[in-house]
Amino acid sequence: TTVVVNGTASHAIPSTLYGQMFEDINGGDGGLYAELLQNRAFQQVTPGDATALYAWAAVNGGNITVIADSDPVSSALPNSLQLTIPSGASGSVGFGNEGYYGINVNSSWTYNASFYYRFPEASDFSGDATVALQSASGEVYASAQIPISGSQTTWTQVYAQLTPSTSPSSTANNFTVTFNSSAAGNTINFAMFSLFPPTFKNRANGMRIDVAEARYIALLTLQILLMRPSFFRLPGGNNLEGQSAATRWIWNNTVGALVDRPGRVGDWGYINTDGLGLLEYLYWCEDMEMEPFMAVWAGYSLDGTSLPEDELAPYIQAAIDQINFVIGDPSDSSAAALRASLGREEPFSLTYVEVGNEDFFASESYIYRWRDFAGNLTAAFPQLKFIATAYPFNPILDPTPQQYDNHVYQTPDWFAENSFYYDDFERNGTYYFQGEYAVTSTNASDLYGTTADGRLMYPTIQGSIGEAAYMTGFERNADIVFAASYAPLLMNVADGAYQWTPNLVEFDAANAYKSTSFYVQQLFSLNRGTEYLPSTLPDPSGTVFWSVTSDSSTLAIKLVNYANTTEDVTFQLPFAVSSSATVTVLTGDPTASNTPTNPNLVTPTTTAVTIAQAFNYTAPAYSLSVLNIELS
Ligand SMILES: [NH3+][C@H]1C[C@H](O)[C@@H](O)[C@@H]1CO
Repeated sequence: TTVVVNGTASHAIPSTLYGQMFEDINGGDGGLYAELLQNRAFQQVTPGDATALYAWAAVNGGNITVIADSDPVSSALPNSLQLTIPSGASGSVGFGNEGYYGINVNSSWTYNASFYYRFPEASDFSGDATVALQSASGEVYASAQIPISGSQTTWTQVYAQLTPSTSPSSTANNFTVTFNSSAAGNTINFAMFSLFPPTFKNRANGMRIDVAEARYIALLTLQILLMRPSFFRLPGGNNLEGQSAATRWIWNNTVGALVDRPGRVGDWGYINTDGLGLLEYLYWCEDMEMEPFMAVWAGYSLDGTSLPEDELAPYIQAAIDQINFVIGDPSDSSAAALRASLGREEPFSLTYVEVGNEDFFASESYIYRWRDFAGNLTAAFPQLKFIATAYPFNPILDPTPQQYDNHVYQTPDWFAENSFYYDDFERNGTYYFQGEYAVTSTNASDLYGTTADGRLMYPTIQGSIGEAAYMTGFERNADIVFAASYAPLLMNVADGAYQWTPNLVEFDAANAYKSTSFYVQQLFSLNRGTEYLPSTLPDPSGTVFWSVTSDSSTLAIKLVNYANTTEDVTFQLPFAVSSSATVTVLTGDPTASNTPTNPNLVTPTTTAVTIAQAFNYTAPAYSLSVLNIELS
């Protein structure tokens, strides 16, 4: 294969080309969101139902139940945990929380614990609650005393800090609240527990982060940061839509004090705390230097219901308020004034707003839903760009969408065979966001089936190299492809903790794991360049694909070999180059995956390579090679 590279750029590489899609699937609560206690506020559960206490358990005979409190801690949180310490109790009696499939106890972290309590009946009790981090077998790693008074019959919030004495390797740990025998016979109501480790940039109610010391596994945020994503799509994906209009994602239920957030039954089979809410997302984007690609609910829910046109007005207003919460002026928008009241006077940056999600499932109603949402939102915010989520030009929409969000989940071969997917798109002023894409299965007739039927549990080299082939098409067509993101982003690998595979970054309570597809995303994102240099076109039905981009000082050649044999490529560059270059290669057995038990089975390797204006390079089988060439 000979690749002649043209010295004149054909188009810019948009700064937004590579980013991340996020929704609470497999890993918002208990993952990116740093809260360590699962079911911390008994949101959306049925009092008295055995499942209402999920993730909680009695300690030494504490008698616990979830009640509909006669005097709830807030209107958003009607349920409380009621503890009765049996008379005659001895030892430490109370309850504990198992976390999200474990709690990482780390001796270099200070944990912030808090809860609300009240005595439903005044009592003369005065003593301490002991909060602790302890192993499943009762080894106490950290504990603190919180004074509790039986005269406290109204809700009060109490706090404690926990600094573990050691860092056990096991995450099978619990957060416990116990009382000694002096509390025997008392009944106490509790609400809105919270236990936070240090967070990214120390944001209150923030994101999970590893600690600076190298000795700790980089956790989710650093994994995500290592890709330097330029945008973050939120809050979904399916999780925006609700199984019904009533259970859709409602922006204003996700902002304000945690005690005022009701949570919701998410679209992935579990309750969302909504502690990771719109303001947390916006701070996260700002801290990570990402643009939010924010979605607004557009009248369609996953039970297949589209609201009739004459019922859309309140939801269009809600979308206007949601956008004003992000960019509005506090002096003329109550939603923006709410933002200011929460400590953020100045607006956030926002350019793209997506209207719904995968509305190709409801194309007919999208004709009027898009017309009314995009029509009104464009009038209210002419500076914003609105993304349509039906198939491009099918149906015809008015106003004409300037952006569409395409999604594709397919086999490795499909991705390798479709790298020219965007080459034939009309250049008619329409721009495309490949908002979701991933190899999900090796079985073209069962893309979303079981692993026994071809579904991938984790990305594989074959799948990731197929994705890389497809991604060379994003760069060749970056004059109309402005953004692309693999989906989904995160997966808690604990049994029962995930709803979708494969995912880009896997994690458990103490570690994060980079998949082979993460490395492909990272290599493209970190070497995206600022302009595209045309070159000999690959054979669309071949197995070798490439993309050449440059920025002011370097040339980046991404070379993908999807074949199971090496490929010799001759490059003819348009200008003299210094002889020193590096090549970073990701390659391995096509079925190889990085897994929690073998997290670094396949990692990129970078080596020096001697080149000249014309040079040969042999691409390994199933490989992505990124050559970085200094322009002399
Ligand atoms: N079915 C996918 C499409 C939807 O938008 C996402 O929520 C799902 C997982 O990425």
